[in-house]
Formats: sequence, structure tokens, C-alpha cells
Amino acid sequence: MIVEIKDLSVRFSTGRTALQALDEVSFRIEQGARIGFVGESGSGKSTLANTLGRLLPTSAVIEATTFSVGGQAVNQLSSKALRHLRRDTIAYIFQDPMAALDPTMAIARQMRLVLSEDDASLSDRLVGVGIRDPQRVLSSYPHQLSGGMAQRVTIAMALMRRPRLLIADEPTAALDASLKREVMDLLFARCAEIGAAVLFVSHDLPLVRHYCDKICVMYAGRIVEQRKTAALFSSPAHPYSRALLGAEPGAAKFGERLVAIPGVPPALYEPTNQCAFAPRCPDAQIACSQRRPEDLTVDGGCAKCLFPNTAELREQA
Ligand SMILES: Nc1ncnc2c1ncn2[C@@H]1O[C@H](COP(=O)(O)OP(=O)(O)OP(=O)(O)O)[C@@H](O)[C@H]1O
Repeated sequence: MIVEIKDLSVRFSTGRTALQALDEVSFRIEQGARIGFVGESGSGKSTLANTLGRLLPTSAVIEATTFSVGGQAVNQLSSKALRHLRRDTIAYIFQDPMAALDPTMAIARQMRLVLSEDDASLSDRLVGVGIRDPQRVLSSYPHQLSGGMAQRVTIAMALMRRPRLLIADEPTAALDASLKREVMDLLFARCAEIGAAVLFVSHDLPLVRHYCDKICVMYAGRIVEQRKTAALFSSPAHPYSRALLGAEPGAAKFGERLVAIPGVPPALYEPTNQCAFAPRCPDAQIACSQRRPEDLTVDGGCAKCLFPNTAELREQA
């Protein structure tokens, strides 16, 4: 097991108020597994991704019953141990490769800061991520590269130390549609080669569906459903997952209107004692605004809903 998280909450202090960005999140990632996190903007996906490496501002308060990455209790690590965790166990790829690269240094020098290697080895690494003219790229500065090329470089750099967990937060959001699949194929293939697990954050449901074995659907700082991918897409149990899948552009047939999810997500000032989705839920009943739903087991995972979709879940409720 590379990640084991139980009841993880993150609060940001913002002046006199606090914002509950994550609210008792629990999940696990097996070594080599591929897990996707989806949900509307503000649901907590990036906060979760950043919390795993404790890449949060000092205004963040983290609480958890279990918070383990690579067998280490992340919340109790000294600064030195945390640096080692970030260097040896976890690697990150973010949306904007230009922001991840140092504009003042040539690529070869930046790569050598990750691992000291000769030019031939660095070239091999760039060839491994589909770069055909590695010598030119090694001597280039980031502004001399295209976005797709720069993202290939950040992938090569992220994998240089053979991390056990790669966290990819919208890694292709800034790329042309034609490049997305290519870069994603590369990223997942390289991770499979070194046995790294991937935590993939994305708004792009078809991409997540294609690459991940398991998907966590987030809403208002909670994981409202976590299922094996095929199970989620064939029978989403939570009304929010159903709405999200229905709102996906690919879900509409030609000439049909897209289904938007009515309403807006709640302000996250404190944990709620009701279902946070209840005000927008087409199936909500009185109990939904009186009780906080906990996980119910369902084929291939679990969902937090008092009146879920499948017959199997209704029996437990
Ligand atoms: N440093 C911070 N200080 C205060 N609030 C924050 C901070 N970082 C995130 N938040 C808040 O936490 C909540 C979750 O944000 P987060 O960025 O994790 O969502 P997200 O699902 O990744 O959204 P998106 O898909 O738009 O990236 C939001 O309400 C956001 O405004």
C-alpha cells in the first residue's frame, strides 16, 4: 500500500473564518494502481493532491486518523524527513509546465539538480518521453520550448528518481487536444514501467475513465463516491456522480442539449450535518437535510448517500 488515508480534514484559516477544504476524506492507493479524482471546481481535488506531500500554506490545519504515504506518517514528519519523502517517494506534475521549470536555467542544468547524470543519460531520458532532438532541448531554456515539449520534460524530470507515487494535477489541461492523449499515454506507460502508482486529478472524465482503475468523485471537500471505473460509469450510485456523468459533453447525443447541474456548490465554512449535495439533489428527501451520510458499500466501492441509486445500496441504507 503506497497511500493510506483515513478521516483526513484540511481547514484554511482565512481571517476570522475558516474554510473546510477537505472533510473526513478516506481512501487507499495500492502500489502501481491508477486512481482518478474528479468533481467540480472547488471540490477539494488539488488541496487533496497537495496535502499528500504537505505542500500547503501555513494557514492550513491538517487532521487525520491515518495519513500514511510510503509507510510514513506524513503529518508527523520532520522538515528533513518531509524533504526526503518529496524527493524519493512522491513526484508531482502540474498543469503549467512553464511554472514548474526554472526560467533562468537550461534544461540540462535543471535535470542535473534532480539527479547528477552525464549528457548521454539525460538525452536517453528525453528520448524516453518522446523527444526526438534531445540535444537541442537539453541546451534550451524553458521559454524556447512549446507547451507539449515542456510538459514532456517535466514528466522526464518527475520520474528520474523512480518515485513510488506520481501525483498529476490536470497535467494536460494546458495542452492542445491532439497532444493530450499522446502525453497521457506516455505518462501512464512510464509509470507502469517503474511500478509507480498514479493519482490523477482531472476535469476530463473520458481521460480519467480511459486511464484509471478506480475513481473518486469529490463534492464539497468529501469523497461522495469511490468505485472501480467500470462500475462507476455503468451504475453511478450517488446522485452527484450521476449528474456529473450526465453533464459531460460526450454524454449528450448529437443535437441533444447538455444537462447542466442546477445550483452551485455550498460555501465550505464548516462541516455540515446534512448531505452537502441535498440542496441541488433531484432525489433529496427530508432526511437528507437532517443527517450526514456515511459510506455505504456497493459493488466495486462505496458511496455517501442516504438514498442511493442501486438496489444493493438501498438495502443497506
Ligand atoms: N491556500 C488557500 N487558502 C484558502 N482557501 C483555499 C486555499 N487553497 C484552496 N482553497 C479553497 O479550498 C477549496 C478547494 O479548492 P481546490 O483548489 O482544492 O479545489 P479543486 O477541486 O482542485 O478546484 P479546481 O478544479 O478549480 O482546481 C476552494 O474553496 C478553495 O477556494
